[in-house]
Amino acid sequence: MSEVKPTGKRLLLVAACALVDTDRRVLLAQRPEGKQLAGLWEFPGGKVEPGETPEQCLVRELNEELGIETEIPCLAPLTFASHSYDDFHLLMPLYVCRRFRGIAQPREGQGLKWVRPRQMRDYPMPPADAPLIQFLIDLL
Ligand SMILES: Nc1nc2c([nH]c(=O)n2[C@H]2C[C@H](O)[C@@H](COP(=O)(O)OP(=O)(O)OP(=O)(O)O)O2)c(=O)[nH]1
Repeated sequence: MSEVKPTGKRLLLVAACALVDTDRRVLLAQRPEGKQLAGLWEFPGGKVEPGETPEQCLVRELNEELGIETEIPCLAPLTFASHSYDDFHLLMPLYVCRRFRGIAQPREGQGLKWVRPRQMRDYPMPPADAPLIQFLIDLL
């Protein structure tokens, strides 16, 4: 076996959530202009802050970004992304949430769209996300 060289990249932990509605559609959010990967459609979520668990991070982010309220037991782990960007390596657990309160609002000016998993490939997503789509197709 060949030797595996460390990349030297920092590992970034981001928690992401597939919010699923009663029609089995998943909420995608469009990254705003000015941010890295602007214009691409992503799962709501964000960086896990020091001292926070991924689940606590998601409960916080869903509320901050979308005005959605949920609880930790309503977050079911589905899969994860592990992807190297130029300046960091992303480790991103993806949770599924079907039990939440509120109507998703674009609190950070982001575009929002409820999308059937089979249509997700029509929405340009960050490269880390592409392998996650099939898990949602299989689940939903
Ligand atoms: N939330 C989310 N982030 C994703 C996805 N796919 C993907 O590569 N990412 C990347 C984009 C960012 O580099 C990072 C998420 O960071 P973030 O949303 O908290 O931070 P940001 O880049 O918006 O910057 P900041 O202003 O919050 O610091 O993970 C995804 O599906 N959802």
